[in-house]
Amino acid sequence: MSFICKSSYVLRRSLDKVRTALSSKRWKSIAQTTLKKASPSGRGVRSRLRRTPIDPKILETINELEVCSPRRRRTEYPDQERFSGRVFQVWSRGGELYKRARVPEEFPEAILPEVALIGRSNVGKSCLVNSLVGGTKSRYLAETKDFPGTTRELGFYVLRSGFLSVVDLPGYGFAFAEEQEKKQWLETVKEYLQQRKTLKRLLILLDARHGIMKADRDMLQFFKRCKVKSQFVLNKCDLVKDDELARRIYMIREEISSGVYKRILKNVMMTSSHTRAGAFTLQAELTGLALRPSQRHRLKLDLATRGNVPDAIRRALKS
Ligand SMILES: Nc1nc2c(ncn2[C@@H]2O[C@H](COP(=O)(O)OP(=O)(O)OP(=O)(O)O)[C@@H](O)[C@H]2O)c(=O)[nH]1
Ligand SMILES: [Mg+2]
Repeated sequence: MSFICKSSYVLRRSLDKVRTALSSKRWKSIAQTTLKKASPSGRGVRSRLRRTPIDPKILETINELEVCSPRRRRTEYPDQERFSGRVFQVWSRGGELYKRARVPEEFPEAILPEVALIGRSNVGKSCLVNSLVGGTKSRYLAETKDFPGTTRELGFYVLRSGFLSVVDLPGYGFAFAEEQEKKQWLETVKEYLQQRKTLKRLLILLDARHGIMKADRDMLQFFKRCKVKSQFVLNKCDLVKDDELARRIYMIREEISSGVYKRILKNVMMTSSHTRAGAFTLQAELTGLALRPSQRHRLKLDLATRGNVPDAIRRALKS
């Protein structure tokens, strides 16, 4: 069974690479036909996507953000002037990992507001954490690999500004790991989502090439039971064309509007962790969840007499 899963994964990856490499029209149509045959849900979704209209406003945003461009961005904050100083105050100094947790007993005390990233294994959660928390120097804090099942523990990161915390979660769906271990990390993730009082937003990462897949739909049923507000983030946008991305976003928005999901925001974010495009816009979106300076000051005073506070959080609040 595991051999079959592994081979089908390798086959899908190879086909993805072939599709990217082949750009001539003739080869492209051959590759797409092969892909359609290989993908289990391929045909219906692809033809639906082709029939989906392109919203010019969505297309304009995509082009403004340059998320579909495969070129790496030179500047970290290209659209700096468009955003308030508050985004810089919260994010620009980056953050650090202060705790890993394999089981709920290891969760750190809930102190700062948290934003968690979830999604299928290999969708790029840890890469996006690095884009968000790496600061202007783009430090690589979370381990990333082209291997589903890299992150097996919850990683808690605190921003050096002391306003917000970011949590990298292990993925769901297919991963190279023992069934028992996968089951255990999924249980820990579910426990975290249900009990964490300081969790303010759940970012559900989707691969821009595939959109919402079966594994995501299964998890979305579970998210309905959680109280937290969620938001879709289409990652790996550098691997798709702008018109395909515009259609994909339109489709997802339609699905959200149909009311099948609960507490999911209609605003679908777009990123490419490779080029860092869209990361700043996402930071700006999340800044509203961070502590206000007065709340931060009060928290700093409260924590002065409390034990059990991780050093990194104490340091961040002192700064
Ligand atoms: N082209 C492209 N590749 C990406 C992007 N984001 C991540 N990747 C690649 O996708 C692979 C998986 O990235 P990770 O960040 O480790 O994925 P993950 O979701 O954390 O995976 P798990 O920890 O296994 O759940 C790596 O090889 C990354 O280089 C992106 O925006 N564009
Ligand atoms: Mg990871």
